[in-house]
Amino acid sequence: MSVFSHVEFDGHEQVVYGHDKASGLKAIIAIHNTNLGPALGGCRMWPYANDEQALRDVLRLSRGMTYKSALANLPLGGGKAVIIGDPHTGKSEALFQAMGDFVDSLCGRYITAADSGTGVAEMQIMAERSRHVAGAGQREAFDGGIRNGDPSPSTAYGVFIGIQVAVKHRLRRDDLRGLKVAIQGVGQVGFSLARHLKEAGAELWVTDIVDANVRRAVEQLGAKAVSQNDIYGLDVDVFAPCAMGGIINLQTLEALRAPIIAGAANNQLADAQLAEELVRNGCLYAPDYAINAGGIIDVYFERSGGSAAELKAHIEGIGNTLRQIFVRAEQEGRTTTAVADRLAEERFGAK
Ligand SMILES: NC(=O)C1=CN([C@@H]2O[C@H](COP(=O)(O)OP(=O)(O)OC[C@H]3O[C@@H](n4cnc5c(N)ncnc54)[C@H](O)[C@@H]3O)[C@@H](O)[C@H]2O)C=CC1
Ligand SMILES: O=C(O)CCC(=O)C(=O)O
Repeated sequence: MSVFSHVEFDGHEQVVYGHDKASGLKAIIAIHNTNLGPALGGCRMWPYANDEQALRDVLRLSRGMTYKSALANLPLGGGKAVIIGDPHTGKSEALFQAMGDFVDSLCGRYITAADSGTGVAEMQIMAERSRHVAGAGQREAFDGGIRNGDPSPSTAYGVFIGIQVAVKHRLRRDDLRGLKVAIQGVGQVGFSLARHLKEAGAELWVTDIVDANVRRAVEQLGAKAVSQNDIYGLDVDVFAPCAMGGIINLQTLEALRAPIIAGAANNQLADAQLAEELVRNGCLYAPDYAINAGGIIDVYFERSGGSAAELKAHIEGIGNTLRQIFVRAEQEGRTTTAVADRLAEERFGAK
């Protein structure tokens, strides 16, 4: 398995493999670009079928973080970590201690945080071994009070703001009452997004591979449960992918009917060219790395200081960025991803 000639390599600065025999840790940290600052990005735990899948995922995720932080106007570079393992059965204190040591070995060039399969509990273990861990402490909440360091409510709030902007742009509607939204994955971010949408009067359809997560959305928010396959073909206004990447592909494109795709999942397009297909289908796509920046903004504020009100305002800036992307894409006849890439590259100085 080659790294330098890997199709997703994209000039990464550093790719490091970590192994700890005692705990069974097998992990990869990828640092894409540090032009704007240290690489910051979450640590995903997933039962990858093989090392190649893990490498591909971490390279794509880490590149995405460079673009995300640049678009969100943060002085951060892009990086990400993956742990090869099942988050439901494979977690142990020793595993995350070893992961903390692995993160620490990079001396702050990479700062880690939560992602799919990890959360505050794992960040707390890693933070005992390294100071380059975010999301392990307590914070002032937007609506008063104290909350833990979980960035997913901020990610969900940013996606909610982004959906409002997309609805205004594509459907010319100012409010979300009666808006039909299909959410794929009602975990940390998806459930929190569902709550915002419900409060705004939207009607929800949800799916998840974990039945308990579906039940929670049905029981607490009155969402309608659908099967994993049926989520794509629903006659809804917005499809919100909040699970894993690569879910917009040639097969799902055939089924998708929503005029808007706007959700939290990283790397939603299996292939960059699919952005053109979405335009041909009349679908407005909110680039994932633009709309899901709430988490990285949250983590940045945790490390740099700043009030909950300032954090909220910065997250709301995602709305302006998306508006600019949508308008430019329409005026220039380009895809939203082409416009977003260009904007980000101007900021981080891609060659
Ligand atoms: N947590 C955060 O603050 C941020 C998360 N993201 C991205 O958003 C996505 C969701 O993140 P989290 O909510 O933190 O993860 P999570 O693991 O809490 O939630 C993901 C949910 O999707 C479900 N799922 C997985 N595969 C599925 C499938 N094929 N069909 C339906 N459901 C499926 C899982 O069972 C889980 O409930 C990930 O792609 C993550 O990288 C992006 C930015 C920040
Ligand atoms: O949400 C986080 O924990 C940090 C940011 C990140 O990893 C992401 O946006 O994918």
